[in-house]
Amino acid sequence: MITLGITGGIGCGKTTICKALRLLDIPIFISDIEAKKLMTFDPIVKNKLTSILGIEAYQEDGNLNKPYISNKIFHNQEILRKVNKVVHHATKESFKHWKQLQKNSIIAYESALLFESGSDKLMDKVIFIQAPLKTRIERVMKRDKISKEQVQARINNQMDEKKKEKRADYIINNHNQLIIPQLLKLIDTI
Ligand SMILES: CC(C)(COP(=O)(O)OP(=O)(O)OC[C@H]1O[C@@H](n2cnc3c(N)ncnc32)[C@H](O)[C@@H]1O)[C@@H](O)C(=O)NCCC(=O)NCCS
Ligand SMILES: Nc1ncnc2c1ncn2[C@@H]1O[C@H](COP(=O)(O)OP(=O)(O)OP(=O)(O)O)[C@@H](O)[C@H]1O
Repeated sequence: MITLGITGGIGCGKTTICKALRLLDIPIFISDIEAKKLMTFDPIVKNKLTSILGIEAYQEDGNLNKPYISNKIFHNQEILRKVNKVVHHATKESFKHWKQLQKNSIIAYESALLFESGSDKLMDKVIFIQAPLKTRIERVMKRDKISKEQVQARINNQMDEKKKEKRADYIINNHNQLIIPQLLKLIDTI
């Protein structure tokens, strides 16, 4: 079994590429969805987060208070580091369990923070999704209805794009080339 790590900067098109991979019957673990599930429902993770972020991290109905958490973590490195430690560890453990249940010869793991979280060590090959910064910022502003400054605050907390690209095994262009032909070629190579 080959595990592909899918990563790239905010708004590069990871989710979009994963939709295409799914069409090609590749099972994908979306780390962000799993992280939110763990943050919302896992009592151990919830306890740890409440002690780091305060009870305001959760709404009255138990859902995550996303604006509050974003504001806390994207403006305080120490809090971000602590939250990352809890969430990334739990997410990686959950991935290992999910992987054991898979039967396909190729599986994938999508994460914006593949290198930052150390999850790249669990991958056989890493695919970097590439799109220019200006395009990515515009896409995220449109998708999430947030300001340029809010997108920039997230980018400021992520590893430099060029470093990620250098560490990747393959690059998918998601700004001026068709996705599916690139993915088919890549899978064929693998
Ligand atoms: C702050 C939260 C609540 C914002 O949720 P929301 O649904 O509004 O945004 P989303 O999760 O899609 O994040 C948008 C983008 O922000 C960036 N981002 C998210 N978390 C982080 C982080 N810990 N460090 C740097 N960038 C991050 C990523 O590029 C991500 O794709 C959420 O991102 C969160 O809980 N992050 C901390 C936990 C974490 O690291 N999750 C990432 C998955 S392993
Ligand atoms: N090739 C493309 N052409 C035009 N729009 C695109 C393309 N790829 C992605 N998009 C759009 O750009 C936005 C960001 O893409 P997507 O959500 O896939 O990125 P992401 O890398 O998963 O983002 P994040 O890091 O925030 O999780 C989405 O609204 C998506 O529909």
